[in-house]
Amino acid sequence: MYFAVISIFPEMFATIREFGITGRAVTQEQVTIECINPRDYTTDNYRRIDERPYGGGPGMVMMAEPLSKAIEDARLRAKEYGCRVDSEHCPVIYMSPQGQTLSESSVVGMTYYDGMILLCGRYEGIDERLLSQYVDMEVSLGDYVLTGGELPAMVLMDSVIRRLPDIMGDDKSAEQDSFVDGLLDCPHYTKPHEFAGMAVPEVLLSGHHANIAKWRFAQQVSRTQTRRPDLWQAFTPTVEQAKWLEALAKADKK
Ligand SMILES: NC[C@H]1CCC[C@@H](CNc2ccc(C(N)=O)cn2)C1
Repeated sequence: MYFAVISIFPEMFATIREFGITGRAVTQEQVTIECINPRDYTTDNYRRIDERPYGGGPGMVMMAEPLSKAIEDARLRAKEYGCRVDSEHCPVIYMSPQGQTLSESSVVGMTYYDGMILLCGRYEGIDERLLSQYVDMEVSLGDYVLTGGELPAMVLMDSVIRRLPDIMGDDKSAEQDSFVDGLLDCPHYTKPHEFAGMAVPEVLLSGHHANIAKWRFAQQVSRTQTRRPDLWQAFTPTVEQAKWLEALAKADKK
């Protein structure tokens, strides 16, 4: 999958290009992450990418021209990587508090794109004419404001990359994680057997895989009910999970 990020701070993206599972995905050429700096598309000696806002007010606004050239170049590069460069297959996504809130389900939907061009804003914002002309979708991480769109862009790329096929050693681990089946994650334990006077739940040492799976599911259910009643309300169990829920309800009655 192809990712182009338009940002005046390309060095920031070393964080996902050089470490962990996303770094390995880049090394193994399962994903390509290209950083495109709008400053490279300026024509003046000061390489200006921002100007004072029309109508006055504090701060600076990012100019449309350099960003439009950077996006057009990103589209060319995406095409070279074999992407179908249209909004259905390789959208221009603007990271902004005004966008659609990212969720695990929208992340999974994005894994079907050929690529994405991520626009990272700074300052007070980006000239509206650039946004209306080039942006296909605005995405928000949540209702808070950061100094730039780079961290949200990295969060988006990380969440999409981990859901691509053959990225996580064991695809099931990505699927069993929080939110994937609509429930929060279960607790995890590893060596040593005892820590701070606390042992490991016996069932996990039993080697009885069916009981372990049931215990983990029960933990997911109780955690979701207590910590995220909103998620619990929306939860629709699979046939298998419905059976386990019934068994849990019976066990609780005893
Ligand atoms: N007017 C502020 C605005 C100007 C343009 C650039 C953005 C970058 N900051 C962001 C981006 C996204 C999010 C989020 N919630 O996903 C939060 N913060 C900030």
